[in-house]
Amino acid sequence: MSPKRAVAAVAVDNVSKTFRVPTERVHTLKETALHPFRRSTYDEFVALKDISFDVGHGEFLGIVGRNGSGKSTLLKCMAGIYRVDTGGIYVDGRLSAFIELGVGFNPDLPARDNVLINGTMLGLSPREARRRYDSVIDFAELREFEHLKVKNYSSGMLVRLAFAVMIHVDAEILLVDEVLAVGDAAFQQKCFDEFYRLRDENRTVILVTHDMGAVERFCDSAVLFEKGDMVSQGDSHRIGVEYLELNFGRAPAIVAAEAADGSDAQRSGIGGAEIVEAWFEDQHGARASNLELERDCRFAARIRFTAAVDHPVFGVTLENAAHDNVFTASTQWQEAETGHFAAGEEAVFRVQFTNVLAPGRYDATPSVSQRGSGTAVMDRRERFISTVVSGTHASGALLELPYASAVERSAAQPAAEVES
Ligand SMILES: Nc1ncnc2c1ncn2[C@@H]1O[C@H](COP(=O)(O)OP(=O)(O)OP(=O)(O)O)[C@@H](O)[C@H]1O
Repeated sequence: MSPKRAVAAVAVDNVSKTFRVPTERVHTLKETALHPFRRSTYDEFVALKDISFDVGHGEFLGIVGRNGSGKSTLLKCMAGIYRVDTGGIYVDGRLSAFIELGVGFNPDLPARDNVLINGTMLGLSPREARRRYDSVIDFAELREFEHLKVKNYSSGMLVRLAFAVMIHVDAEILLVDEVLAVGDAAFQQKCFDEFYRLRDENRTVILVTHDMGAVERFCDSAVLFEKGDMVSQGDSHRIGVEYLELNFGRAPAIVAAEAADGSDAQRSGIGGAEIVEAWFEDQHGARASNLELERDCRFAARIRFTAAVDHPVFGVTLENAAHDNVFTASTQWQEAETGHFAAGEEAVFRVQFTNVLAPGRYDATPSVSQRGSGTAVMDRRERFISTVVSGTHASGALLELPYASAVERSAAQPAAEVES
């Protein structure tokens, strides 16, 4: 083992993995007898392409990427479930994995037997495994189901049991695949508490998740996978932002161009003005396809008048992916006197705001109306352009408002003074 290998907890060295997926199979004895020389044919699918990176001792690494990008395959290679085709994976320390629901459990045995078997397989002595059993079953909150065969467990119960075993075997390196995706909110909070503990104890953790909030909160660094390639590596915040951009697409500008052709956007209005184009600007005033959370930004639209109009009303509405109206701005409430525009003249309407929108995709619907009437819309372009808000501390709320919190210790009331 080279000195480099000795310092890393896990070293992934030029790893490639290809799956052979059968296209035609000989299933029965009869088919074999009828076609003795027919060969099975396969398609090859490259799930991991020449991947290399190191995970240091005590590092908390996030592995992120879209569905099917190769994350779980890599974790299974690390855990020794899959053999790599080329390259090697070097592990320095005792490893415990939470990888796939039910893997490692015997479905016909109750929780108790499974916990004891798994505990010993993961390096505990039988005595130590028995000693820790109560703690495992209590952590999993499955005491009343301890005698039930695990094949009758729900997926959430299986996750709780597997996670509880994993964190009770004192492994130095933990591989955790999507534990946050299953399980209720209370269990998620328990996982978070454990992640904090593991981080404080300087354990090496490799976490596969789609939750960028968790990546930013726990991971020292992260790697981004796309179609079997490791496309980026580095600071967890930056990788989280890159993942969101990859996920939601980086092409809202293209959406706008298509809409401007009249191909996509729904349009309504009585005429007299046309919304020609719209875009978003970042805090420096440059056109931007993605907006960063908590920064100042602007929505802008260029309008061409085809008739003379006095004090037109400009407005825009932003909708999130669930079509909730999260923000509406209008000159009607801000500056009623927008001026006189002759036919052929153009105007640019801008709305500046601090971006407190939760990370995700937003569609903008701009409109221009005649003054004094809520209904005389001259042009309105439904979901004309979209933008992606990137930022990783997603609380799950619609908005990420800046806030301050405080906790004050209040003096305890002496018992004698409490009136009954
Ligand atoms: N045993 C297998 N046989 C054939 N193909 C497989 C096998 N396991 C994985 N694959 C394929 O390899 C690719 C990567 O799968 P993998 O499960 O590693 O993705 P992932 O990044 O973990 O995705 P997700 O986020 O959906 O969990 C997928 O296209 C998948 O279909």
